[in-house]
Amino acid sequence: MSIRLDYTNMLADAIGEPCGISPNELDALRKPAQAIHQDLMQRREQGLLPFYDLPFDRVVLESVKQLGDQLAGRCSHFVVLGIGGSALGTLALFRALRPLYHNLLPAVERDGRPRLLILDNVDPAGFGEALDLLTPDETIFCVISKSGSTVETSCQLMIARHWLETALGDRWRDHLVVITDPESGSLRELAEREQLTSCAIPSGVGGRFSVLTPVGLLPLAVAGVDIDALLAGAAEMEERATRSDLLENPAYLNAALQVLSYRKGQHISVLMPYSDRLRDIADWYRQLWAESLGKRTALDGSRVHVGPTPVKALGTTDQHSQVQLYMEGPFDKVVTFLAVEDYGRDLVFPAFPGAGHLDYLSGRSMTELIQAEQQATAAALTSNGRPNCTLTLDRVSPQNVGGLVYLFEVQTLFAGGLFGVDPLDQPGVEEGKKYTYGLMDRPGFEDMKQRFESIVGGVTRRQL
Ligand SMILES: O=P(O)(O)OC[C@H]1O[C@H](O)[C@H](O)[C@@H](O)[C@@H]1O
Repeated sequence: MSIRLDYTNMLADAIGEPCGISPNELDALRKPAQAIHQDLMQRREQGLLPFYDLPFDRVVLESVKQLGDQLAGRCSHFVVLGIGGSALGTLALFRALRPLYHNLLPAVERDGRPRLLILDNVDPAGFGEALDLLTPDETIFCVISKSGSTVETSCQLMIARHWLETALGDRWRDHLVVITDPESGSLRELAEREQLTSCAIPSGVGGRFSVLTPVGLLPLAVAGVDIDALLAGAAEMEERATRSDLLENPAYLNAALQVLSYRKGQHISVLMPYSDRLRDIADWYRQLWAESLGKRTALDGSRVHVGPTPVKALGTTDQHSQVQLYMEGPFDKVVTFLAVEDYGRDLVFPAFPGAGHLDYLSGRSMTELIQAEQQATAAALTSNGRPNCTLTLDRVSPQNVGGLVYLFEVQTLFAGGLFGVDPLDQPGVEEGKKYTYGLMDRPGFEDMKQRFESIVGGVTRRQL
């Protein structure tokens, strides 16, 4: 595994005042960092943070691999039904670790693996059109929900089960796999009652920290991702991400830089991979960062309303869309680049006779160009006083991606400590869910319907 963090351009040396971080500011965080570290390690020892130990669970790994191979042999399409933490990690890692056009390749070039679809919305057009393309006999649905009660996933399940049963009768059960809490929740009850194939999400691992459980591992194994190597990379990162000294630990250091930057007014945190494969890592990271750190109330009970706003960008694409704003707009952003040394292949620019203005490119390669653009953008941001740092992967390999995921998860926990908030809850998403229940006439939520009506009806609607 090779992941390194270059944070030169976060420091006052490189970008000056007012955004640059001074060595003293970083040094001042070392002591609080020790306390947060000890707290995390203590909670890990007590079994309260089981995600730390996921990369070492050989039993789960072996059983998932076995089940993955078996399921892969029984379908041409493996379809994940889930949302948020039950979908985004799988999407990100599938894109990173299989050929970008896996689903368009003929079976032999997919190593005989099924196509993988991840349906994470209840847009009737999107869901309906996907079903139109599928054949019940050749499809296996994998329903993933930690709570077992998420309304979007439940509704997808209702439709999928009916669709299967209509075509296959009692055999619908062979085409449905469940991943949920080991004991509680209605999805677990359903799996037991109908004797469906199922996997467990270890209790204590929250959805957005669950990609290295069967939530991500099973679909990825079915699609042919080397999950051994993925977990090996995460295990390797565990050593670096549990070092006690802030300056020795890339997860703690990156969190500290982000938090110091936030305190200086950079409330927007952009993650900008220069890699199509890593594009959706930024989507997964958005949930991790947003739900974990965006909080009204601190651990001491005070109202804080904190949280960096994570933004996803893609290099070079967004240089031609967003970078104008990052360069000259408000001083409210910190950019983290994800750079890649070896893209696994390269394309050399051939000569173009008669086009003299392109001569300087002839003989150079696409890797050189994308890397030059990343470095040029970082340098330009730096010269404009904009904080930025770069995480460089030598390759987009399962080891590196496993390491990156682990790094970001620990970084998020540690940032929660620095912000003084609980990074493991998400109370703010509940209110909207309750209004939805009210509007959908779920028993017990009648008052929410009334409250919704008083909010909506309490003011004159203005529409054009
Ligand atoms: O896995 P599930 O229980 O279905 O949850 C799916 C998602 O739903 C919620 O709204 C939470 O805010 C997310 O953190 C979670 O990942």
